[in-house]
Amino acid sequence: MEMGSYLREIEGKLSNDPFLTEKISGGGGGGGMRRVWVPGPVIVGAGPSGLAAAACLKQRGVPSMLLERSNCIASLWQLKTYDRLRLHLPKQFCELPFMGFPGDFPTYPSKQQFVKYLEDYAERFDIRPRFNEMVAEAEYDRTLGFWRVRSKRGGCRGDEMEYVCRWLIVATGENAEAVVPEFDGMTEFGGSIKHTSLYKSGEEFRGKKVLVVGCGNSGMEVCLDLCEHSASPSLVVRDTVHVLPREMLGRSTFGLSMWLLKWFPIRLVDGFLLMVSRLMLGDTARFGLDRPIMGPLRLKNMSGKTPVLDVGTLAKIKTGHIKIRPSIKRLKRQAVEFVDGRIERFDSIILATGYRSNVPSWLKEGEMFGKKDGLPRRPFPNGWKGENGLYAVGFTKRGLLGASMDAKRIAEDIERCWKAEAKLSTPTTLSPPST
Ligand SMILES: Cc1cc2nc3c(=O)[nH]c(=O)nc-3n(C[C@H](O)[C@H](O)[C@H](O)COP(=O)(O)OP(=O)(O)OC[C@H]3O[C@@H](n4cnc5c(N)ncnc54)[C@H](O)[C@@H]3O)c2cc1C
Ligand SMILES: NC(=O)C1=CN([C@@H]2O[C@H](COP(=O)(O)OP(=O)(O)OC[C@H]3O[C@@H](n4cnc5c(N)ncnc54)[C@H](OP(=O)(O)O)[C@@H]3O)[C@@H](O)[C@H]2O)C=CC1
Ligand SMILES: O=C(O)C(=O)Cc1c[nH]c2ccccc12
Repeated sequence: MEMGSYLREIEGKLSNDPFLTEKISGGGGGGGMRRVWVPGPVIVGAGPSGLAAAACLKQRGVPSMLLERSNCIASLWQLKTYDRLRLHLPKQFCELPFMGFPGDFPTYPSKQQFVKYLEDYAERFDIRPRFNEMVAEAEYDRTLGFWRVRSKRGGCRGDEMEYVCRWLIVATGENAEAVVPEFDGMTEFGGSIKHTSLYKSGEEFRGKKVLVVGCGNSGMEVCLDLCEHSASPSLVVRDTVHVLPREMLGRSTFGLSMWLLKWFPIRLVDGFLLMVSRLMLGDTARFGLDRPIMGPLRLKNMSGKTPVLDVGTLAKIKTGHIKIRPSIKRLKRQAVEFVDGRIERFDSIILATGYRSNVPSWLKEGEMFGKKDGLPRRPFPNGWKGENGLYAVGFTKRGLLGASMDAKRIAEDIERCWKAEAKLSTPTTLSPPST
């Protein structure tokens, strides 16, 4: 049969059996490959971005299929974050489309509350991801005009699936994999070394000397948590950093900034934020935290580097409970040598060195995503759409609010094609027999 008519037949069948499944290889005992024809988009990743995209599509009558490598929704939040985590931005800046946070949630919801919100969100829009499906490869088949998305199913050894769809939505996130740097002498070091994605609380570090590497929001808060569990943390700061209080003048720093940006140019708002921070926190350079030359909001816009929102760490740095150290030169059996020549004993090292996208490892595509950073090449707000029905949600470096914006745009765009195609296929699938 000619390929075009084969596909039309398949599409006709799909209107009756939404997920037409064929077994295309392998025997009875597992290790086979199944192919599923998906009528709507396939969404890779069931974090907040994937959920938001699925909900926006559903609201417009477009069904979708979510594939998630882990065994739950929002795996970053449920499995890879520390116990004391709360949203840093007030809840109204973190809601997904069509559903606000409950009124009885605090301004900065805890991680448990945020996860509960996401679970309620999935239930409200009847979003049921396929769990334990790790997408290992996705490629656009030019002759077919469809995306082929291959996933490996955890649990069932060697079981593989191939999803065939017109639209592919990448929702694997900016934080898909932990960044783990290499240091000379790393294998020699006798204590534990772990990334913040595995850190839960300071409990296991009671009385220990701990070196935290990296001073983003994670590293700063982990240091505070260690202090509160009677450990002695030191923090490696290799570069400049903006630290702002989470709140100023009785309002959230983030909310205040957004409001000021409506009226004033960004340089003026940055000047204001730095002035108030100076009054509230003092001169951070005196404690070893030099500020970048560019202001915090301009830096965030140009490079994506998020200012640290301080929740109490700076006070501990001032009192000397947290010590600031320069870059690591090498690790020794029970000690760390820094670039300034100091050698100091440590029991453990925590890598708060951030995350990266994993898109280049599975998406076979040359245009939309950068090969190195795995982020869309086109700058915000234009990174959400690629060629041949390829989309990206949640790669804006603008947190949950950015993800919601992407999700709405993508759903609007796909709905247009979906309706146009429904019209085209109406005569063959729905017209009554002519008499
Ligand atoms: C500690 C921390 C705190 C944060 N706090 C805030 C905040 O207060 N406010 C804010 O706006 N933003 C915050 N962020 C930013 C964060 O990016 C968002 O909160 C949000 O989690 C992003 O959602 P996402 O769906 O894009 O990515 P993720 O939440 O990372 O979800 C991506 C999903 O894709 C899955 N996946 C990845 N690769 C594959 C694959 N190959 N196949 C199948 N599935 C795959 C993952 O398992 C994961 O479940 C925070 C981030 C971190 C790390
Ligand atoms: N409550 C909340 O809302 C929280 C939000 N977050 C968010 O989660 C995301 C991830 O944050 P985070 O995990 O802190 O990661 P980040 O990428 O923000 O920070 C990583 C830090 O590690 C440093 N670093 C990387 N490699 C090395 C190295 N080899 N030696 C020394 N330092 C190194 C980086 O320095 P350099 O700048 O020099 O590269 C940077 O300061 C961010 O968007 C953040 O805002 C995180 C925690 C809490
Ligand atoms: O995703 C992040 O980096 C956040 O933690 C949320 C965030 C988005 N834009 C910001 C600007 C200033 C401080 C925090 C954020």
